[in-house]
Amino acid sequence: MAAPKLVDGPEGQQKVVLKSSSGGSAEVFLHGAHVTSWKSNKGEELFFLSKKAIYAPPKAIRGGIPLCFPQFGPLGKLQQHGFARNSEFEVSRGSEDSVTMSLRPTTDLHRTYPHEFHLLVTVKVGSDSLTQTLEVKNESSEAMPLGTAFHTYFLVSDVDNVYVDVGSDGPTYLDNTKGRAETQLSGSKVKFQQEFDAIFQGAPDSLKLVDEKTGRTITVKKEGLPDAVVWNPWGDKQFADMAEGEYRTFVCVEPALAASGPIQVQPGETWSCTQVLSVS
Ligand SMILES: O=P(O)(O)OC[C@H]1O[C@@H](O)[C@H](O)[C@@H](O)[C@@H]1O
Repeated sequence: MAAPKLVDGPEGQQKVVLKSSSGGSAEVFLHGAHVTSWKSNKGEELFFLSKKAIYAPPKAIRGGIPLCFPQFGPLGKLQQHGFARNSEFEVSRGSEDSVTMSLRPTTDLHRTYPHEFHLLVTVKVGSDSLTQTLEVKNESSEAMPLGTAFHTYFLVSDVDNVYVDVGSDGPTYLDNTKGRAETQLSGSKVKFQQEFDAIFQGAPDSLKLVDEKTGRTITVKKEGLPDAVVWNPWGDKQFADMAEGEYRTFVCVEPALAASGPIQVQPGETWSCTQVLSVS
């Protein structure tokens, strides 16, 4: 397979542009193996990307799919959402429609996460679909703690017009706005009228984001990930990398190993998970 071509993005960062034979496309930065764009067969952008996004540490690029690894949120000793989203990956292999990026620990990472590992992240754009797989091998002789999430920011017409169907009736969730207090959802739909930041532990493997204005439905399927996080901050002034009013134009639906983690990946073991996004 031909190696994917790297093109220049903002702030000296390089990205790979993927194209599917059916007209869809995606862009993936080496910085964080971060997907910043996914377009449907018709060429419509499906991901939010902030006008004020910063393409350098200490935060991830605001939008697309930041990869939380090897920690979800503050659930561990590392920086919020782990270090992968602020690390430089290398291209390991790829083709027209898919790329695999690789990360190994640096001396700097060892200071806070003293484990030998090899992380591979594969992104493939298909016909109105995007598949992302994470595989990590523990190459050290001790167990390695792991939490993770595909922190996807979906572009919506307006947050008032959308709901997330979490796939079960009246599930409980951990409310991150209330110190992870257990709360029950009324029905199966999350609607947004204020800040919503919830971990659905043991969530069904298929969730839907429905935009009633555009008629667009995004289906999020997860494999190997027990939890799902749904987030809208209901404000943007608290974020240096979000422009005014932008919070109304996205909702995050995040397949995750969050409250069900961290798990321990055993020496020599390879652990993997996948999300498959499709649009109709
Ligand atoms: O600003 P960050 O570090 O990218 O995090 C964004 C959000 O990520 C979500 O996954 C968390 O549930 C939120 O609590 C958090 O605010």
